Amino acid sequence: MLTVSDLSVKYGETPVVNHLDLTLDSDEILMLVGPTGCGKTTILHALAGLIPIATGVISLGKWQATPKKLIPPEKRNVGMVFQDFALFPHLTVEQNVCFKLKNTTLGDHWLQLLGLDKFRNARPERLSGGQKQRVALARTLAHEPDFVLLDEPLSNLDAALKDSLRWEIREALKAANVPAIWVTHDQDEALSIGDRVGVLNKGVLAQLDTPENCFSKPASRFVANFLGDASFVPGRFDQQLVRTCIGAAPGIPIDTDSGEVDLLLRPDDINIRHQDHAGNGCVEWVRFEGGSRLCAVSLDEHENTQVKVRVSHEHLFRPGDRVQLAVDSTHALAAFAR
Ligand SMILES: Nc1ncnc2c1ncn2[C@@H]1O[C@H](COP(=O)(O)OP(=O)(O)OP(=O)(O)O)[C@@H](O)[C@H]1O
Repeated sequence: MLTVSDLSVKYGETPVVNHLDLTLDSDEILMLVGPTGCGKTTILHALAGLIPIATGVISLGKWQATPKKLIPPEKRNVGMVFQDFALFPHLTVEQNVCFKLKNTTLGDHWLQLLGLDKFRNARPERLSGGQKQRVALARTLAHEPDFVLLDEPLSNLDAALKDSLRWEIREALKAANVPAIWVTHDQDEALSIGDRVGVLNKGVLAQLDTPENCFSKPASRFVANFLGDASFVPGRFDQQLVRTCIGAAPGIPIDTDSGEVDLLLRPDDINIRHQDHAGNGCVEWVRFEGGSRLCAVSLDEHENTQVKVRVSHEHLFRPGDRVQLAVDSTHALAAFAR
C-alpha cells in the first residue's frame, strides 16, 4: 500500500503541492487530472524521489521518505512510464525490456502479454508510437516495481490508438497487481480507466473519489466543470426535490440542502425538442461530434444561463431555433448553493 500524508512541495519559496493526503491499495489505479501547471508532474516526481519534499511522509512499507530522509529513486523500486517512451535507441526491444534483469523470464512474460514477441530483435526507431509505449510498459513491469507512475503515457499517440492502448495498459497493471498513479489530460480516460480519480487544483486535491462520484457528485463547481460539460440552472431545493424552470429532479445536496440553488445538469440529463414560436429557450450554437451533436441553449427565464444538451446526430438543430427543454433524469442531480 502506498501512503502519502501531508505532502507539500516547493520550488524555491513557491508552494506547488499543498498538504496532499492519499492512500493507494495494492492494485489500485488512481488517475490524476487537473489544469495545466496545477502540480501533477511535481507530485509524480516527489513520489519517485526525483525532488525533495517540504513537508509530509511518503511510505510504502519497506521505506519511508520525509523532508529529512530523501530515499533515492533506485531504492524506492518505482516504475516510471513517460510520454516520450525513454527507450535506449541502440538496444533491441528485448534488450530494452530485459535491461539489467538477472532473470529474463518476466521480460519474456511481458513481451508476450503486450504483443511484442515479433519485435524482439527490432530497434525502437522501427516501432510505431503505440509499440514503443508497450515496450516502455513491458520494461517497467518486468522489473517488478512496487508502484508505477505514468505521466501522460498516451499523449503522443493518435486518438484511435489511445483508446485501445489505455485498456491494454490498465489490464497489464491489474495483471501485475501493482498500484499506479496515472497523470492524464484526457477526462474520458480518467473516468473510464481509473479505480479512483484525483482532481487537482492549484496543488490541492479538490476531490479524490470514484469516477462516478467525481462526475455525478462533484465536491465543487470546479470539479463539476473540469470533468465534462456542466450546466448550472437556478432552482429551489425543497424536500429533496429541486424545481427549475425546465423541470424538477431529486437533488444531491453538495453544499446546501434547501433554498436557492444551482442544479448541475450534464448534456444527457436534458430533453430538447423543436417548438416553433413558443418554447423556453433558443439554440445558440451546435457542434457536430460524429454520432451526436452538442447544442448550447440560452434559457428565456434566466439571462446568461446557457444549457448544453446532447442529441443524436439524426436530430438537426440550428442556431436561432426555438426549443423546449425539459429535465429528463431518473437519477438525482447535484445541487450547489447559489
Ligand atoms: N523545476 C522547476 N522549477 C520551478 N518551477 C517549476 C519546476 N517544475 C515545474 N515548475 C512549476 O510548478 C508548477 C507545477 O508544474 P507541474 O509540471 O507539476 O504541473 P502539471 O500539472 O504537471 O502541468 P501540465 O499539465 O502542464 O503538465 C508550474 O507552475 C510550473 O511552472
